[in-house]
Amino acid sequence: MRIAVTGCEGQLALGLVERSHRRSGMEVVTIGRPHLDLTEPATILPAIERCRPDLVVSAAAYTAVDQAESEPEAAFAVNAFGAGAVAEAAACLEVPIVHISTDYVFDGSKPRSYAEGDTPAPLSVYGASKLAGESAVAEATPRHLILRTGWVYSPFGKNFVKTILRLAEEREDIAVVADQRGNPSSAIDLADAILDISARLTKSRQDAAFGLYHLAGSGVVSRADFARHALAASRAAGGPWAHVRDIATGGFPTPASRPANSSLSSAKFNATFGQAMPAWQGSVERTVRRLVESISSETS
Ligand SMILES: NC(=O)C1=CN([C@@H]2O[C@H](COP(=O)(O)OP(=O)(O)OC[C@H]3O[C@@H](n4cnc5c(N)ncnc54)[C@H](O)[C@@H]3O)[C@@H](O)[C@H]2O)C=CC1
Repeated sequence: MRIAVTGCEGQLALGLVERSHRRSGMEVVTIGRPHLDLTEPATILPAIERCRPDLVVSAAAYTAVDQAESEPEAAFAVNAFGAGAVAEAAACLEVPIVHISTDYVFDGSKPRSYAEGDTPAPLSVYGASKLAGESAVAEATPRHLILRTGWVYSPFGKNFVKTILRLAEEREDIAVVADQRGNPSSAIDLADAILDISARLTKSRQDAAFGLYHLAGSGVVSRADFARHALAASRAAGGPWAHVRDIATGGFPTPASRPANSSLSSAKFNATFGQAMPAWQGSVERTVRRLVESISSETS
């Protein structure tokens, strides 16, 4: 099976490449700029068609949450119109699509984890653009799986865990918001889950499983406790450590508002596909060990 993934350097794209190497008969081809540019609709179908995929994973996105507040056109061009064009290309090539969306489609006012039936109400331009992308994908093809995830981290690219480890090298004390809760989701675990279900998605043209799902790391935590866990894992692996000081979101103003609770229930995905994402703690520890090893090998 050949899987075409949009975005060459993205965390999830690189996770899919890495995890596919462990599976026989599975090839992941990443496509990105300049060959596939989500803001250049004419590039999209030809670039995907050249891969002759059995499945498309739409992972590329405008992910600069704060910057999107001052660049709404750019965010919508990529996350809404670009995502729709990728789904149209998948429909044209008669292959299914897995499209990745976000917990930031919710406003965070629900006291419990969000289910697929809960009404989205994005607080940010990024969240609104991703929500518009979900609609565009669903309109383009019935053979879609829209996976909303949250708080993605990995050994690759830019992410919260890497930022916290970098700050711990520079400071003894790091202030982290303690009133935002979510599910840390490893891009490696997400990649495994997508690869696990890919055969089922390509098997049937009318699988009842197509639709909208939440898929995030198991367990809910605050940003501050997420940071503490990553730093404890780093210290255990011989890496940097710092004290984490709880602050309120109001004490760390950002251009984009973020939901206080963006935790997602993955129960529908788990029941439909018979598998669950690992507990977030162990996945954070595995990622941190890799990061600490790479810091050590760079400095030795
Ligand atoms: N990073 C996070 O915490 C979360 C991410 N998501 C979603 O998960 C998916 C994967 O996220 P990550 O791997 O973390 O993203 P990432 O930011 O690591 O990578 C995004 C990729 O999209 C590419 N891209 C951006 N604009 C493009 C354009 N015009 N044409 C072609 N490629 C373009 C970038 O070059 C990059 O390779 C995205 O859809 C994102 O919205 C959802 C929830 C949380």
